[in-house]
Amino acid sequence: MNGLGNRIIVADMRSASARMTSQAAIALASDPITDFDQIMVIYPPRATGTDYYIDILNRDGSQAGACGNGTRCVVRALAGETGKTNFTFQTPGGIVSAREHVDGLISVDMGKPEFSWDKIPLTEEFADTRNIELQVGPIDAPLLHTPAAVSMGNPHIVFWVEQDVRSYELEKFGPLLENHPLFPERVNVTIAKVEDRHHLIIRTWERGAGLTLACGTAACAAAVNAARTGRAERQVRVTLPGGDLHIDWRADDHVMMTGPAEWEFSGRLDPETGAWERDTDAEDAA
Ligand SMILES: N[C@@H](CCC[C@H](N)C(=O)O)C(=O)O
Repeated sequence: MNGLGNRIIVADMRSASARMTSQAAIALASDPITDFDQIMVIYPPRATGTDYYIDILNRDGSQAGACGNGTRCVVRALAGETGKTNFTFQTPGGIVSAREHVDGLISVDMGKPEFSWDKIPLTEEFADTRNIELQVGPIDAPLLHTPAAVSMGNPHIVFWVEQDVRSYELEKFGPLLENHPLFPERVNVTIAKVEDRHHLIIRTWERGAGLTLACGTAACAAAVNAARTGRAERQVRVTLPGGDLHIDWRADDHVMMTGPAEWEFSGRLDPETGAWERDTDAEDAA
């Protein structure tokens, strides 16, 4: 499936005896047909009041606490199967609820942002995570500097820029920042331009996945940090390379993300080896 152009595998393992392994994920990611940004693995529920347990694996086999675009894809798949429109999932990062609207768009309650340095987490104490000491480029003329940091169930930093976000070589400095010692669990790296108080434009280098067409949690991270630094309102449109998301940081502190999700094709896989066979009636899934 895809959520605004990023590549998502939704793996239905509700009746499987095996579990999706990191090795299987890495094998799938190395096949050009099944190459992906994240795998969302659906398991039977583990907590009362939840529909399913959803595990989230990046293309490098690492686990993520949250994935906004992948969650919309899971909702699209399950809504098509069951006719239900409301879901509550347990994920590695916590409980997530989501709803499919009549127009086909899907809203996900991404929970509350966490701004304290030890929860993001950072390895150094920062009283104020709106401007952490970090920069890219020469000390006296940095290209990027003092990003805001937040956890949206996964760690993010957001650099504010004035120029077109496409003009920055994110593929060069993204991996260096992702693995910087300030981030014990690595980090997702976003550059964000404030177009106006209702519109942000972003590009993201994702932890464990690299450059992406869309990162939902990064859109939330940019939106909450734009609001808490006075750059934008709490309801914004966020333009990513793959399209637009709408983010609403509600008065109850929950961040709502709304956007599309689409089918690509379906097939069968061996979760232990990652061996893959595409359905011949592949378009049936849609
Ligand atoms: N694509 C996602 C975020 C996926 C997880 C991220 N790479 C991480 O490891 O934190 C999204 O849409 O939110």
